[in-house]
Amino acid sequence: MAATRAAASGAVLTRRITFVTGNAKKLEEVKSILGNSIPFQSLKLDLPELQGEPEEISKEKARLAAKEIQGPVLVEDTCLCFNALGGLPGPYIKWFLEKIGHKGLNNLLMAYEDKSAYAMCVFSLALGPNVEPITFVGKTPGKIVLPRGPNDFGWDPIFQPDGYEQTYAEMPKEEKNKISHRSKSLSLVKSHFAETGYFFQIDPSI
Ligand SMILES: O=P(O)(O)OP(=O)(O)OP(=O)(O)OC[C@H]1O[C@@H](n2cnc3c(O)ncnc32)[C@H](O)[C@@H]1O
Ligand SMILES: [Mg+2]
Repeated sequence: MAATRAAASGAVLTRRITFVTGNAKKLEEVKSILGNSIPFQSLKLDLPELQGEPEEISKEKARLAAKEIQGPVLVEDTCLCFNALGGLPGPYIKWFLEKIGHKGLNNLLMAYEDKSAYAMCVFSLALGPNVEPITFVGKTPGKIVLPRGPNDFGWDPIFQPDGYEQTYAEMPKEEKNKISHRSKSLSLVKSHFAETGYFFQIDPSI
């Protein structure tokens, strides 16, 4: 089923974009950052955790998701990169967090004076199963600190963005969403839609 049609002023998208994620907290942030700017729906799908370079992981995730739903998709992969460790844990942060927690992540940097890190979000947009995905990278620099603030989203309690006294977890959500890796990446997604002249004419029958 075609998701796009050619039109003089740009491509017409006849289906909403499906944001595919298994992470409810990501979805909450994406909803609040995108608002009504891009028509999308969400689908909870646990895609395989891939290995490799962040942009390749995100692209492959988009290919898998587009194949699975046979339509236009947006996916994202998040990394937490420690400068002293050459960017690791990076895309493997999910497993590190699960296995060693906030304290263990701090301990990884014990031997280093450099506690700087950056949060990175790589969104990939695939307009269909046979269309090469495009990636959008957003980064927020900061440092790794002992956990502070509510423990309701991943590594938020141990990441303190540069220029702030609060960790992501301590900040009001609206504040995090103004400066986060996710909002930077999504603002590139929005610009892409604006620049390419895509417009949505949702066909309710599909
Ligand atoms: O289904 P997907 O979208 O892949 O969701 P996921 O939870 O598997 O997410 P990732 O593969 O991108 O792994 C990133 C890890 O970082 C966590 N994470 C993602 N964004 C975060 C943020 O803004 N703040 C704190 N933790 C975050 C997330 O909970 C995971 O443990
Ligand atoms: Mg994942």
